[in-house]
Amino acid sequence: MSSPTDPHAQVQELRRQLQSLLDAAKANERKLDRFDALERRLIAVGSMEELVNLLLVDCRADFGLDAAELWLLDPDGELQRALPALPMVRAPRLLDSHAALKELFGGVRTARLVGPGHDEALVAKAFGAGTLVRSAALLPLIRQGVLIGSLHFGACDPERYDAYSGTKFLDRLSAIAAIAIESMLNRERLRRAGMTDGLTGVHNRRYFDHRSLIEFSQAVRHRYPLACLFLDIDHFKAINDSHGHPTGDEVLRQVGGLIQRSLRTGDLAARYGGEEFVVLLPRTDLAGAREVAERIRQMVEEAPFVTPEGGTVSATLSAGLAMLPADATSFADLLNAADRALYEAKRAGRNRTVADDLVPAGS
Ligand SMILES: Nc1nc2c(ncn2[C@@H]2O[C@H](COP(=O)(O)OP(=O)(O)OP(=O)(O)O)[C@@H](O)[C@H]2O)c(=O)[nH]1
Repeated sequence: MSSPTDPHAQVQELRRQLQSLLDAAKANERKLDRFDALERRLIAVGSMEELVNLLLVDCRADFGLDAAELWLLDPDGELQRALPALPMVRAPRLLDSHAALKELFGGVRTARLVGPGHDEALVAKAFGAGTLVRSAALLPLIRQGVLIGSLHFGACDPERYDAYSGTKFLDRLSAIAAIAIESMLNRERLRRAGMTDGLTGVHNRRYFDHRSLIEFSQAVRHRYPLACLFLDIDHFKAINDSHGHPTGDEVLRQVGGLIQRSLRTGDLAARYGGEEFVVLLPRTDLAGAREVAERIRQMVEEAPFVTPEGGTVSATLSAGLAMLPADATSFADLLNAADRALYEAKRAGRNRTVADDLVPAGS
């Protein structure tokens, strides 16, 4: 048996301590490498869905987590409108107010490590009632001093995250995730602004020119009917002249909204020029297209358009309707036919729908 002063035993003990320090250093280095790799990927992501998948799916696998959640503040419903179109394996939870974030973080603006005991209610809030998560890191996502969301990493192991562990890596990760999210949102906003008419909120001419070519080639290839409507507000100059330009703008904005709300998913509405809108209706026959045009025309005729001063004005519009001709060689053939029909509607007295009389495809 060796005595406490046995030099051999002391060396053994020192070796053991050294080995355990080396192991800890190696584990830390691996952790640092994982965080470093994640940060690099966060900075390089190219789309919102890639970013969400990285935070919710890849992080979970890379860090051996049992759960990961992302909450994003979305008071204007901007993300709610944008996200369904994105191919995401898991979607973030969208919050319409700060209330839920306040419950998690109160006034704290750094990572919060929560485990069994008095934090159980917080874990249930962060991962949902009945969760198997027993300890978690709740990371506030902050941009320019404002809480914009939170990222939650959870483990079934109650000791994975404890209140005494350091949060330096996690704080750094949440700061970088917040920057990546904000820059992705800005990029999305810019992308949409480039496709949308600023006054009416419907698509702009540039986007229409691009999409119409796709719709045209799809309709030709798959041999389905494609209808086109030109909608032009009647005597719009007179509305501007008698009520002022701001009222004219407001009428345009509301007509844009009425048109948009009258369409199905897959239909396309755009502001074509000043007071002229164009609508494309794929897989719609002449009767269906006439019904849509008439519905919009009647809604405009009946609508009291609210002016910026709080009064109301009325307006009407004329609609020209055409079906993609069976022998069409370009999309311009369809546009020209709808434009001709619109001219006829104006000539015949306005506030009406006129269909171009060429023999349409698929009718
Ligand atoms: N307020 C407002 N007016 C616009 C805008 N763009 C175009 N306009 C005006 O729309 C008017 C269009 O007038 P016209 O092309 O003569 O047509 P109209 O008065 O609607 O007559 P018809 O189409 O023949 O029924 C012009 O006075 C333009 O200045 C806009 O963004 N806002």
